[in-house]
Amino acid sequence: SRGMAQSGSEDRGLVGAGGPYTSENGPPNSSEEWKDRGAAESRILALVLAATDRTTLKEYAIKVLDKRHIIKEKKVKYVNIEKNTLNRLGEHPGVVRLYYTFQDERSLYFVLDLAAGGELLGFLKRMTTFDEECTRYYSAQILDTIEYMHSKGVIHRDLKPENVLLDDQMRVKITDFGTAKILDLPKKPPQNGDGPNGMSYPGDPTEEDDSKANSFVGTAEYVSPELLTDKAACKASDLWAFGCIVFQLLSGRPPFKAANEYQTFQKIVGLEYEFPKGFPPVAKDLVERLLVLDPAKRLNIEHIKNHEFFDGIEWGRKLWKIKAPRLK
Ligand SMILES: O=C(O)[C@@H]1CCC(=O)N(CCc2ccc(Cl)cc2)[C@H]1c1ccccc1Cl
Repeated sequence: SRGMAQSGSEDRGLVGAGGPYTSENGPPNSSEEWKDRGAAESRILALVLAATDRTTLKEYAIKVLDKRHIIKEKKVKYVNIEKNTLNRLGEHPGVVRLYYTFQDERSLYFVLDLAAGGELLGFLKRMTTFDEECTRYYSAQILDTIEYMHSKGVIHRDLKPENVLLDDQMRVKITDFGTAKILDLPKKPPQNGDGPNGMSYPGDPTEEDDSKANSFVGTAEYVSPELLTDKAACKASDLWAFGCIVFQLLSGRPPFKAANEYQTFQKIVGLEYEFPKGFPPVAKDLVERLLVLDPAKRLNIEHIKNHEFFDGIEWGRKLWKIKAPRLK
């Protein structure tokens, strides 16, 4: 049965107004270039329908993409990346699940989890800021999900409060994987009996360093410095964005925000940000260890989970069973 159509909801994971960028159209390197760039940015609009399974009464979201539009905007590869990434991520409570895909002559259809709570950003705007307990709960679920994605060789590359949805029990559901990077899993070394099948294997000098992803840049406020300086994202790039999200939940604004994206990029590579008065000191310590220019010096997930800010959080399945704190 067809639910109410939420028309016009763009498929944010593909392109926003000023980004993300691809290798063809990376971030401009002058404020001049910004002016005539705006209109050029494309948007892939998706219609998202709510649907109900007549037999199980389970509700789904159906994302409908117009094929002509995808082709016109040269976004066919993003559609395939989103499908392949969602299929690879399979089932985790923090990832929007892809149940089925189908198509007709005009459209592609993705049957997904319905995140009835909408975007985390919406709640943050209504609340202005979250208190520490709420920030701890939502950022812990986001971190647990990042850990899962990375364990599957997936870098999201565009994490931001708009891409963190919430289900009907206010649990995190991360979405928009059209711009994710799938790191090729290390191939097994040639077993005896394997012919010279050209397989490469970990440590194989010929294997290109696929832990670095290139050609795509996320949304300005959450882009990591390594993406801006050497055009390569790595797993730690998602943890930079995570640091920006924690900062934003507690302060109501992202750490790096300027009049235009070019100036935002300058603040990022210059690490120019300030904590507002009253920012909780323990959270400040965590953010300071995440917003580190050198990705190799950024806290890794294990260290973040052990940070004092997450004292009291039980990681693993239990994290998804606790009741969401009332937003206050
Ligand atoms: O990968 C798949 O699951 C199938 C394979 C067969 C197929 O034809 N498609 C659609 C491919 C496609 C992608 C973009 C456009 Cl604009 C048109 C067709 C793929 C597809 C079907 C439904 C929904 C998404 C996709 Cl990528």
